Amino acid sequence: MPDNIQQKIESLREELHQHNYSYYILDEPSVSDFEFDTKLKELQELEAAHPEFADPNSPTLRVGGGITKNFPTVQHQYRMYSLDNSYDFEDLEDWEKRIIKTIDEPVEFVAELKYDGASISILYEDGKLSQAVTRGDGFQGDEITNNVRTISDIPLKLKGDFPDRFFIRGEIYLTRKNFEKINKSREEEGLDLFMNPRNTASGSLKMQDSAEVRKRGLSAVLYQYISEEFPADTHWEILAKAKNWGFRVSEDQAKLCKTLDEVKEFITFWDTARHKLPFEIDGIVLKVNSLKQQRQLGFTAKSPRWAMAYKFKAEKVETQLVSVSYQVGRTGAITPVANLKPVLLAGTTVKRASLHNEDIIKKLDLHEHDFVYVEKGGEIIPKIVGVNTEKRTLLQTPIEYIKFCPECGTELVKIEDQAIHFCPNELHCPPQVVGRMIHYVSRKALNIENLGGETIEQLYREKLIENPADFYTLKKEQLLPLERMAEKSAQNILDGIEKSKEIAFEKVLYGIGIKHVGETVAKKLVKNFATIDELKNATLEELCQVEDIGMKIAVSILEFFSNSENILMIERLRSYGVKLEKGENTNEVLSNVLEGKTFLFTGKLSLFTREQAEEMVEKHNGKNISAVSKNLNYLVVGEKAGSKLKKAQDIGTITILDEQQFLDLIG
Ligand SMILES: NC(=O)c1ccc[n+]([C@@H]2O[C@H](COP(=O)([O-])OP(=O)(O)OC[C@H]3O[C@@H](n4cnc5c(N)ncnc54)[C@H](O)[C@@H]3O)[C@@H](O)[C@H]2O)c1
Ligand SMILES: [Zn+2]
Repeated sequence: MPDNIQQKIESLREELHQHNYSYYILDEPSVSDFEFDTKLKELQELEAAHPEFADPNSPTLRVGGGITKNFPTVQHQYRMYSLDNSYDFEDLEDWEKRIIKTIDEPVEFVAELKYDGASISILYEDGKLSQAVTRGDGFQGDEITNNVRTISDIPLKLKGDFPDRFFIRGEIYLTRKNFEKINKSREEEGLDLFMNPRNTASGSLKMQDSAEVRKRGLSAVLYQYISEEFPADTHWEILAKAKNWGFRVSEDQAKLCKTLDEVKEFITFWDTARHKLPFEIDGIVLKVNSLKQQRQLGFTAKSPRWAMAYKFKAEKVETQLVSVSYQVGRTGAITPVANLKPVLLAGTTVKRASLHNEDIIKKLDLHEHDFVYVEKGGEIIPKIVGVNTEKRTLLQTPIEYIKFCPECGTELVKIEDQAIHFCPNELHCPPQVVGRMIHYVSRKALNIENLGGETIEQLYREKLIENPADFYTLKKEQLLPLERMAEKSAQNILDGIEKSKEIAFEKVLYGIGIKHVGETVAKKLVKNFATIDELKNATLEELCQVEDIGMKIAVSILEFFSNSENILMIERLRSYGVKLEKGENTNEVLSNVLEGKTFLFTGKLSLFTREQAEEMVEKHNGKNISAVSKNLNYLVVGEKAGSKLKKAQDIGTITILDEQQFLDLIG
């Protein structure tokens, strides 16, 4: 039934396009790599058997990535290919046979680690980094030079006898340690956690602010040289040269193999040793060493014939479910966790796995004491991917999701169109109480340094603090008996608390943790309500009149102020001298010259920082907006302005200024 086959092919293509989009553009994969590759292979086989349904846009023929609108698009001078995949030694033997058919002489292979990050192509001219571009769709990519410059593994200037002009390609990745660090600080700020280092690295590269990119702590390794001419005849020798020019190259953990058996040894070694690396790899890459042979072999539509990726399978083991426990997060969100009989998986002993939410438990049809399959895929936390129902007995009952908060006993609520349950007892549920205090001291709120989550938890356990106002009554004698607390650190904490009395009202407003009142909303509120009392007395209508404040936020503000415990906390904060009104200088309007005008800054600014620029706009009564549209009056451009500038020019009604012209405008 050819009709059905055509439908099957088309639906596979559609599905794979969708996965590519999630993976490369959103940096949030929707399925595991293995699942993706299996479907891709299925499509490949169907297409091979039915050439009549060929399509040049099929995911089997195209590199999956794309380009974004946030950076200038750059054409690759040399196309960036993907790699062919294999999952077992048999595939490798077939590959070698295909090579030998074309090449009638001994073939050497370079075996390298397959770094799990995002690929980059960097142009060096006269020994200087001149441009860096993502792989994109292989033909063109995003120009992210400024972001790449922040990565310390990538030299800005070369040494030795480097060629005048060449491209070097490599992988930008995140070490496990830095990935965990980022997630830890996101957790403290109450942000969603990132899934895995790969997608975080790739997402980081696409951030607009290079200073933020620098903070992510990305790493890089280079593995391919491309130019008109080559400084040596083999890949192996070129890597050694590149190392001398100052690059961090893949050679450091690579091996030159004379036979496929040596390749297999290398693979077997790294299949277990990889778990001890400080970063993640998802396989091994094999390359034919001789450049002459590489040229003879050439490329398929999507990948070089002279290279092959050997991908490690996500390890999967069977173990037994002991129980399900439920964790209450700092925002009140409930996460079910499976407690497992300890089992060795990917180099570590696994005792727990996340179950995410009730829907997942239902989908697995998980029963008490089931035997389950656990997998460690791209994500750091292992997950249950299936149940061995053959081992299930009639006595086992399905897991029943809890109805009450395990921390405080309050009945849980499930917000519509969200899969997650919440404990609504914000003010007295212990993890939420602690979460609120951690939020209060966080950098973007009251910024009380030296007072970390652990200390706050200890203080709470000792019943010394219960809400942010209690910080201001802490005494040194109360701090000193805490674990790991020395005289000096206690004093630092007290100094930090004292200093927080200087923090501007808008940050305090953000810090007291009114639901849905983030940093930006807090700023807007302070602009319209100069004191906390004005805000407290505002009506629903008055709140809704404020720009960007909708019903949801307004209601949440009213609810907050209708609670007497919150009012008491505010009165106490006031009595300790915390700023609850707009300061004189900070938001003072200097002039009205920009009144009614909207501004946006783009490119690398050199006369002032973006923050300072936006502050100047506000002080002269102008307004900052975040995107180029017809509503924009002025676009102020720094060095290397990209797509925003182009878009503004296309619109035609936007006045474009450089930094000095902007300063002239405000006098
Ligand atoms: N889960 C999903 O939804 C989803 C979607 C799309 C793609 N994917 C995954 O991505 C893979 C396809 O992605 P791809 O096209 O980037 O291929 P790939 O990641 O399998 O291999 C190509 C890439 O490997 C990288 N690489 C790392 N170390 C290297 C080295 N030493 N030498 C050369 N290259 C090295 C390069 O960036 C190169 O572009 C799929 O096989 C799949 O596993 C998953
Ligand atoms: Zn609770």
